Amino acid sequence: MDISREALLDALRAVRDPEMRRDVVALGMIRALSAEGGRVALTLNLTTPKTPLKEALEREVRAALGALPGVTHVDLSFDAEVSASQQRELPGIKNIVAIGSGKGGVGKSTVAANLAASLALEGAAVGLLDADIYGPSQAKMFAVEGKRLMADDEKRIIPLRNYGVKLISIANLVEDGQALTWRGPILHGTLTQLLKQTVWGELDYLLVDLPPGTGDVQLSLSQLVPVTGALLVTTPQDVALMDVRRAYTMFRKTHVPVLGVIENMAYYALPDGTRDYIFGEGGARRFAEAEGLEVLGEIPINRAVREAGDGGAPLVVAAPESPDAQALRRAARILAGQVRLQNMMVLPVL
Ligand SMILES: Nc1ncnc2c1ncn2[C@@H]1O[C@H](COP(=O)(O)OP(=O)(O)OP(=O)(O)O)[C@@H](O)[C@H]1O
Repeated sequence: MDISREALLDALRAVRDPEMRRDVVALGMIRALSAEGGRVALTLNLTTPKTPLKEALEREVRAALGALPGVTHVDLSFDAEVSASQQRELPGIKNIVAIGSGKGGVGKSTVAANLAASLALEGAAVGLLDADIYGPSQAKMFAVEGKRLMADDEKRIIPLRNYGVKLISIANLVEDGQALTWRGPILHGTLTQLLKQTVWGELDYLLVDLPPGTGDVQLSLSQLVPVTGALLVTTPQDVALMDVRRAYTMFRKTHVPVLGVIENMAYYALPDGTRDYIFGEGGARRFAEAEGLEVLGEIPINRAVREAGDGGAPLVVAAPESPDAQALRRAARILAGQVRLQNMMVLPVL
């Protein structure tokens, strides 16, 4: 007798993605599930092609199904697919993810650079648009500072590229500091150009590094394109948290789902293995819990993070196996998972 689909799914519900803290059925990862006699076949659909969790998931899926009475063989294959936002204004771009903060200087751009490079390391096609008019720093972190942008035959901008990330910064278009004085319409026009008249090609994720706060760029972005979701970067101090709450409210008002929070400069790791919570402890977590948001990561303050960025390579590229790079790469995988969940949530009911 064939084993019922429900029994198989029940067994699979015991397998959790350790980073998403949800099971593989809830995450929509189970495809082509079938059973014939004691032979079960299924495909596990990964969120990013090169995830290091693949082996662990394989072991757990085999163990969970193998423990079912009657199962003699598990035929498991993998595929990977980045889900796309249901609403797409730019057909080649599956997801636009905004990265915002309340206060300036909390490390939003550094986090955005590391997330973009991490997603590329995970095998995704990634673009990064630096729309931070107050401090466009992505060109420096990707070592493409001062490089001139080229246009194609149709006068569309060809993005720069490094570490597997296609990149355009507002700094590539204008003289240093010029964009600071821009207001609504000009910002809107420039953002339109960067989003819509750029040869992005096929992208799984376009990350947009926003200016801090709740200004014109944020509003323009939400008016110009459907944004899959926003990520908030904060430090643990009360002042930063007060401002991030404002940014959170703005995203909600403009109907941009908030995918989670990253606490940057969360602590300083002392040589004896203890942590010094320089800016206070657990602030982002308390904010996230109060709002029902995920914390994607708690990134320590560490000289290596700054030095890598200043040196023209995000830490995940400069020292991919270092503990802080691992924390950033993990945050990127959880972000990919949150995008997946968000896209599942807004699936139209058939
Ligand atoms: N975790 C960290 N450890 C050490 N230094 C960091 C960390 N995160 C960011 N920095 C450093 O802090 C400074 C500010 O970071 P960054 O420019 O990314 O902040 P931002 O929030 O994007 O700022 P702005 O609002 O000006 O755009 C940079 O010099 C950066 O290298």
